[in-house]
Amino acid sequence: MKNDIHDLNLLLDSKIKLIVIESWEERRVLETMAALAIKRAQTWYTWNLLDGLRRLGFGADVEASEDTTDPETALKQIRRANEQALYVFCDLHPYLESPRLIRLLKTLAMEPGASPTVVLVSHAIALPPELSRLAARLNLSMPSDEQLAAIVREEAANWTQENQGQRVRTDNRTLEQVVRNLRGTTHAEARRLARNLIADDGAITQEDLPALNKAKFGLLDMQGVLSFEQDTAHFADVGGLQHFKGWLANRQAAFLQAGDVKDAPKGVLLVGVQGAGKSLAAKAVAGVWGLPLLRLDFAALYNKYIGETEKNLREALHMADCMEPCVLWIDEIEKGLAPDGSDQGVSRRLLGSLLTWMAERKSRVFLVATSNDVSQLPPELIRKGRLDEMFFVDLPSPAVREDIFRIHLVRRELQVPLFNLTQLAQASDGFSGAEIEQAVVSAVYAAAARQQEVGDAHVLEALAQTSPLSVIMAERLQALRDWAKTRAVMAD
Ligand SMILES: Nc1ncnc2c1ncn2[C@@H]1O[C@H](COP(=O)(O)OP(=O)(O)OP(=O)(O)O)[C@@H](O)[C@H]1O
Repeated sequence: MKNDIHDLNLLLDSKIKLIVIESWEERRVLETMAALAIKRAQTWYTWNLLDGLRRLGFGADVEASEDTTDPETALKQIRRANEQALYVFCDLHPYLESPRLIRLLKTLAMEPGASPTVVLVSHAIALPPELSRLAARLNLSMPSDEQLAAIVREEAANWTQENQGQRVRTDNRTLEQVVRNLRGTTHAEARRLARNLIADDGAITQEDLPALNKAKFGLLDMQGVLSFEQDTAHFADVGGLQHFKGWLANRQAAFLQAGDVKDAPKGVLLVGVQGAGKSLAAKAVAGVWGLPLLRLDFAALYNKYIGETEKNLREALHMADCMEPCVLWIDEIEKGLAPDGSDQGVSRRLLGSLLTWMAERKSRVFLVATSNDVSQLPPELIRKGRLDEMFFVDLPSPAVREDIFRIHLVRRELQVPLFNLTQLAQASDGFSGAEIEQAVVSAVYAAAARQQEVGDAHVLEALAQTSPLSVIMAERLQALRDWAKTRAVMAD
């Protein structure tokens, strides 16, 4: 808060007459304003839709008799009074398209010398261009690690007081993780999250961390652009990809341990045919490293508020930063970044934002990008050094196909020893993992319809009825393999 007051003070000294503060924490902004007004011995007013203008400092009052709940009336009155005071408007954002209000704000903002200062406060404020040139934007500072730790300690002390002196059970390592996971939340949010962590069992343990991450993600509210993936997988769910698994295992410690963020593993690109298990592998990274998995949806990025695509991407990446350490998964990355003619400019700028974020990384976010179509991948993204490695996920070998059959039979509670996996693997040459899974599912249905136990025959029948994508898209698969030969390493 001290820094915020300092920055605001500087802004006021520089004679800026229109200040914009985007924040979800209205109360904190008002507290900051109160402290600022005291520091400057200045009168200050608040305005909101229900109360209109209210004086909250020293000095002269405006004509209290008038109803100022209408924003135009309020601004006109401020203009008339022409008092050198601070006016903090809390609910003005829905009105910022009114030409009359814009004119009034503009007039106030251009007033020279000792005149009113208007501060707009809301969670989101879109100023029309003619006003944004006259305004200064200020972001309130987020709590530091020390402040977050203090908040957790205070909440623990409160719990102890409410529970006859019983102490909160925890350990230093978990506390450090909690503080790290609280980064990016506001003071009030951090306090609420900390209280909830302790409330159920008087303890802060490793088991609390997933719930904390989820609750924090809910607070950050990305409205569909970024989603929190609940079901992360484990390597036990993924057949094959031995090389990729080994690569990850070797880097787990380097990613999670303290040290310079710049040296931590950055991310990988997984390229392969549809259904080869790329998505599954992305989920497994998070599952195995025990980190939250965030999924960035480029389609939603484009759809939400036309014209704000880049801002949405920057916000989503910032949010991923706030969720560190985490895995950020961008599925079918080529779809979001490939110029398709109509919006070349946007996709170029998106790529620029993504590359900048990757180059200037400030947080432990491991990027897993997946792609089916390498011809659409922008060359800048796959240039050496951007990502740690590119893996090609080919169709599974016979041994891996056996593994995949095993995984999916077990998942459906079928008795693996009753199946001849070698024969099934032979019969599924050219099948992807997804197609193998589909054959197992079809076999289960076919057997149920005939009131039989599921056996090899049902699976073989399902396989015989399927034309695998590798046959239908043989040329594309070959092109993908040729591409991967020189640029990527084999995931298996
Ligand atoms: N290697 C594998 N081991 C186990 N199951 C697999 C494997 N590959 C695919 N599957 C099964 O197929 C499903 C679909 O695969 P997944 O979505 O991971 O493929 P993908 O390569 O991401 O495909 P797409 O490009 O179509 O998104 C998985 O949920 C999983 O059940």
